[in-house]
Amino acid sequence: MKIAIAGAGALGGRVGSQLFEAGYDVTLIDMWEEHVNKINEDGLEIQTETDTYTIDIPATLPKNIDGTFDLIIILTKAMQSVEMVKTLETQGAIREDTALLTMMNGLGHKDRLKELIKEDHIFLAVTMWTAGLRGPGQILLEGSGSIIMQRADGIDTPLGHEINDIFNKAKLNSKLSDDVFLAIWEKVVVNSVLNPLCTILDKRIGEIAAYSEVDNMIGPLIQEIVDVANSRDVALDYNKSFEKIKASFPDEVAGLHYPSMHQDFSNKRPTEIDYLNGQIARYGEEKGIKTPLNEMITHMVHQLEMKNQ
Ligand SMILES: NC(=O)C1=CN([C@@H]2O[C@H](COP(=O)(O)OP(=O)(O)OC[C@H]3O[C@@H](n4cnc5c(N)ncnc54)[C@H](OP(=O)(O)O)[C@@H]3O)[C@@H](O)[C@H]2O)C=CC1
Ligand SMILES: CC(C)(CO)C(=O)C(=O)O
Repeated sequence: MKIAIAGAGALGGRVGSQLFEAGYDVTLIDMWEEHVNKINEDGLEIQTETDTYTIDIPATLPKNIDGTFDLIIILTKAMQSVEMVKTLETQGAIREDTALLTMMNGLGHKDRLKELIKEDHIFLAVTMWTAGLRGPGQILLEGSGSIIMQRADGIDTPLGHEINDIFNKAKLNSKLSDDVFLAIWEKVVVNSVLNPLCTILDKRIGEIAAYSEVDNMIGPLIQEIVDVANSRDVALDYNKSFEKIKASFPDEVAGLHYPSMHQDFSNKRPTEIDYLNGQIARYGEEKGIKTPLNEMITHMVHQLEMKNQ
């Protein structure tokens, strides 16, 4: 199977390199020219907890793509995905039977991709893997993770099993789900609480957790997200969501981390707020559910982003 990783930053680098090291035909596609050139000239440098090494994985700018792919894994930031898919179409990289799989954080990916690709060719995935980008051509891979995936229309097909097997051969610890939307919302609730709060307050996750009133602070925000998810027939549970967020508090889990939104803001890059709290507020409005906390948080992060413009 010919696989492309469209958006080969930190996580795209992880997924792409693990597939490549498992023996698959993988091409990294990215719009960051310096990154692509460095990978092609010196290889992709991978730093793990124990080792630093390079792999000779091919990388290309979208405009230089040559040929088509059987599977394209979209791992741009959420706001870049539509532009990336349109460019791949223009470049002729997507055939009638090409499968597109998104593993990005946030909400609404199926609806956006459905405008461009037939639903029965779209796979939705959510991942607990993490990765860091240390510079052009250099990624940092620590910890362990997993993937949960399902075809966007919910239908179980041999191709779904094939992709799942490929991920497992690459040690990506993947499972086929019969309710990927619940898995997506279970991650979204964590990201929509911790990411903007740490960004607005300029704190690590553990510093938010150390506040004696933290439960009272985040409880109403979690409730708004649960209400919106439930209105869309997603069985997100309030107590389970609370526990999942609190499970990340200890230093040995994620307490010492600044969430990815904080990192994006610090690196003067746009955040994914519109695909987290912003999208929750829009879904709430569609169903007549008030989401003042999500709206306020979205405005606050946009105000912060203005500082970087
Ligand atoms: N990293 C992680 O641990 C996890 C990430 N995710 C999700 O995966 C998706 C991809 O995230 P992630 O891999 O972290 O994103 P990155 O920021 O590492 O990379 C995304 C893209 O941003 C651009 N970019 C990044 N840094 C620079 C830079 N310094 N200069 C120029 N361009 C740069 C590159 O493309 P371009 O030049 O085209 O902008 C790159 O492909 C997101 O939806 C994220 O939420 C999900 C779970 C964990
Ligand atoms: C570490 C964690 C869970 C914080 O929400 C995360 O997913 C991120 O940084 O985006």
